[in-house]
Amino acid sequence: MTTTTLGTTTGTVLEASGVTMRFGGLTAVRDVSLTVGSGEIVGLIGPNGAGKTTFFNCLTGLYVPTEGAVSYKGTRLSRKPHLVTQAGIARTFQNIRLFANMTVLENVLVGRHTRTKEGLWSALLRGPGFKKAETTSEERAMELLEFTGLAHKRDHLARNLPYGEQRKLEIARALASEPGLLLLDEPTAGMNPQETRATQDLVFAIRDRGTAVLVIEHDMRFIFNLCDRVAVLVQGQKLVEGTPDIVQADERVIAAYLGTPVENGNGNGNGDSTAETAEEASKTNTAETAEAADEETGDTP
Ligand SMILES: Nc1ncnc2c1ncn2[C@@H]1O[C@H](COP(=O)(O)OP(=O)(O)OP(=O)(O)O)[C@@H](O)[C@H]1O
Repeated sequence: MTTTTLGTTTGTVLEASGVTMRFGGLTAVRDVSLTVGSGEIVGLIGPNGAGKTTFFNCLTGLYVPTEGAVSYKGTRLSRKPHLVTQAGIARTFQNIRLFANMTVLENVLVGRHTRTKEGLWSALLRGPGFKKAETTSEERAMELLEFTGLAHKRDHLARNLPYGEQRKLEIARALASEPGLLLLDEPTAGMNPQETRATQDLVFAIRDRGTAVLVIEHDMRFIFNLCDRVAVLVQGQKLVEGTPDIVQADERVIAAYLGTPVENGNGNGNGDSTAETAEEASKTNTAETAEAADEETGDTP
């Protein structure tokens, strides 16, 4: 494993410095620096195409950044995804990527392969070595299924789970590698308000177990309720970073991302704002977003 020791930063789990990713003439991510501390939940938001997933891919070795460096707990990361997972970073994807014809339990067991002597292929082929390791791993996998509320579905095929449970299973599988940092790419996409609320509780519980979280999400209520810090990417660059209060009140963020489209007023943070001014956007967005969300969840302000 190719690693370079950087200065150890106490409490810092992830440190990305000056990450730039170019695809030919397109700069998808430009000079983005971000840290995630131990025990933190950090949000990454921004309009469609802002570079959020590309940035995740640079952190996890799927892309080799054109410039910049990424370190995990003070050690520069390898550029190979499985070594990044082994180092302690796990992720879920925007589009669910489960082993559809394997059971719920088997999916989680496969997620443990970086923590067992058996390799991925042995896990997939269920050879004798894997069966032995499985005995130990199964206990841990079942504990994760209990934790995510899927224990009763252990023998169901992944493809037969309802959508919200498939998302939970992805998280359980990611946790099986015992990460110190979990990257979640739009974990509530397609969820109803109850499922979104449950996901929020699950992420808090993951943090409480000692895993820091970096999460991409378009659901602003979810992000601002959940995160200790939020970074905003616009056109590949970090526009603002701060507490949810600071980010929500920032006029540049409102104008570039949070502003509510005048014509439908849904304030969904899709970056298609046509609000005339940041001030107008601020008024409409704050009021209407909170109202709409409360209607959905039945909350009282
Ligand atoms: N492999 C690639 N080759 C070329 N261009 C790419 C590649 N991956 C991403 N891009 C481009 O980089 C830009 C950023 O895309 P990215 O998917 O990172 O944005 P995003 O903020 O995650 O968007 P969304 O919220 O819609 O998921 C887009 O213009 C996209 O087309």
